Amino acid sequence: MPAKTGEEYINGVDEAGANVWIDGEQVKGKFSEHPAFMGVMKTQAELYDLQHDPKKQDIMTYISPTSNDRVGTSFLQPRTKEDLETRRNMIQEWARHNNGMMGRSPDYINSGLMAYGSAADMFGTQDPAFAKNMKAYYELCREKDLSLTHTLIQPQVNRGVSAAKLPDPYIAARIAGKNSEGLIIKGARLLATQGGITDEIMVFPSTLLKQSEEENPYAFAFSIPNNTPGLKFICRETFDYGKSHYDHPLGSRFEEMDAIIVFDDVVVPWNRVFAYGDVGICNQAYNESNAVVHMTHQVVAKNIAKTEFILGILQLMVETINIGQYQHVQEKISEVIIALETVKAFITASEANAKLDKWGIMTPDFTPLNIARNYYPKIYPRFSEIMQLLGASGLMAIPNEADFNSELRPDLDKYLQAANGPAYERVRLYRLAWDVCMSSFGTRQTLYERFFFGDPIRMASALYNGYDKQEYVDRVKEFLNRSEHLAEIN
Ligand SMILES: Cc1cc2nc3c(=O)[nH]c(=O)nc-3n(C[C@H](O)[C@H](O)[C@H](O)COP(=O)(O)OP(=O)(O)OC[C@H]3O[C@@H](n4cnc5c(N)ncnc54)[C@H](O)[C@@H]3O)c2cc1C
Repeated sequence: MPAKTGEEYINGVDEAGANVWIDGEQVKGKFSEHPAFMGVMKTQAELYDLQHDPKKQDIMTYISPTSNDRVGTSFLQPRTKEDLETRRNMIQEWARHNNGMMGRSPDYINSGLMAYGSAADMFGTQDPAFAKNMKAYYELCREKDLSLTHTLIQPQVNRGVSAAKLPDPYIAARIAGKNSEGLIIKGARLLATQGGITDEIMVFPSTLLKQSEEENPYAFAFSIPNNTPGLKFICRETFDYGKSHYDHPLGSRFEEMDAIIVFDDVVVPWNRVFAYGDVGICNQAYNESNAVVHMTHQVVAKNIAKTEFILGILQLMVETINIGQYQHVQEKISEVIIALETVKAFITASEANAKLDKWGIMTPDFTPLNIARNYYPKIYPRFSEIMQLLGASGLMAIPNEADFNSELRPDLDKYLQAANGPAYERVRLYRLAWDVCMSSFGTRQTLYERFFFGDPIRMASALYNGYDKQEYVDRVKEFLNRSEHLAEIN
């Protein structure tokens, strides 16, 4: 089956009818018509439709090596640096459509899946069948263009002890047994962005578990359809308030939703199991497969589009109220320009220094990508701060579309006009800025950028511990010794 259309995506999710809860009620009927999901599902459908745009087809799709169908480029296994560039162009095509405001456009998980599929043999050390399962699953997703969410984190009950030491051993999702059909999983995982509005869910290890016998039941990697019996998605309240694009330009389009995942004795069929019961194997999967590298490549490419969008909004705000002549304003916009060019340089460096990995996949240099994933969680909140500092009261003087359609219009036209245009346009821009840096949608974006790729503190520790500093230490020692030598001579 060739790359999906938007309509096929929507029909797939609607017909599957996964067990999704929101505001204390189970979602019944079509998900694509539910107020919490309709906006983002429409946008996701637009992304899939871009795969069929004749002008973009060569970027968005490639010829499948097995079916000869045109399939999505996010599944492309890069063998050359040109393949990496093709992947980046596709990622940015989607990212510019949503301006980087959808962290979970399908290419995010697909990039990890591509890496796991390419490194499928890694899963064969436990059981050769698992390697076959992984390869077959990657090919299934590629050929059917399945959309995926994922869940990696154990519930945040008591971070001071391991899951096995919690008051109930089945708080964190755990192997409860196995039978002829598959593994039985019971307990919960966090957090699945787009949970409930994809076809399937990947349940993979990412955070490292303690290497001990009692942790083994919490170690597994598998993937199942969202409508698997016993699987439940508990959504937070929606940040799409059902308002127009004028009133809520981002929330009405890109509200991806986040869900808690509950497994009530879910049977995971054996052909969907890639690893289980072995902390050692699960702990190494993310790095050994280079899934972390390809996912970071996707993230950084996406974040270029996001930073471009932020810069564009800020500059429009500057022009709208004519504050570009003030030095501190120029300095603040320069901060965003520096961030944009820095992130662009990271991705260029990662591709220029790419090498074939042991799985035969052209893999970007992780060092600049690793720096980028440590940098962006710090700089994105600053963008939001800069927007507030330059927006000031303009971020609250934002009457909505209904106000403009009322008898208030003459007042609004007069008092909210811009230095360079009418009130209606000025307020539209400032509502967009509000949705970036003030609304529930916007503050979730900030939290997302801080945390979605892992705890920034532990990512920084991993960088510190993994970065080779010895050469520089030796150089300083050599310098100090040189100084002593001179002192002796004197
Ligand atoms: C908007 C959003 C969307 C997300 N989407 C997904 C998703 O789709 N799929 C998914 O799997 N996950 C998702 N996540 C989860 C994300 O991976 C985690 O937030 C991240 O890994 C941090 O884990 P945590 O939230 O459990 O925080 P915790 O680990 O509980 O940390 C909370 C605080 O305690 C500190 N802390 C805790 N333990 C330690 C320690 N051992 N050492 C030092 N400090 C510690 C942390 O530094 C932090 O300040 C999402 C998160 C957000 C915010």
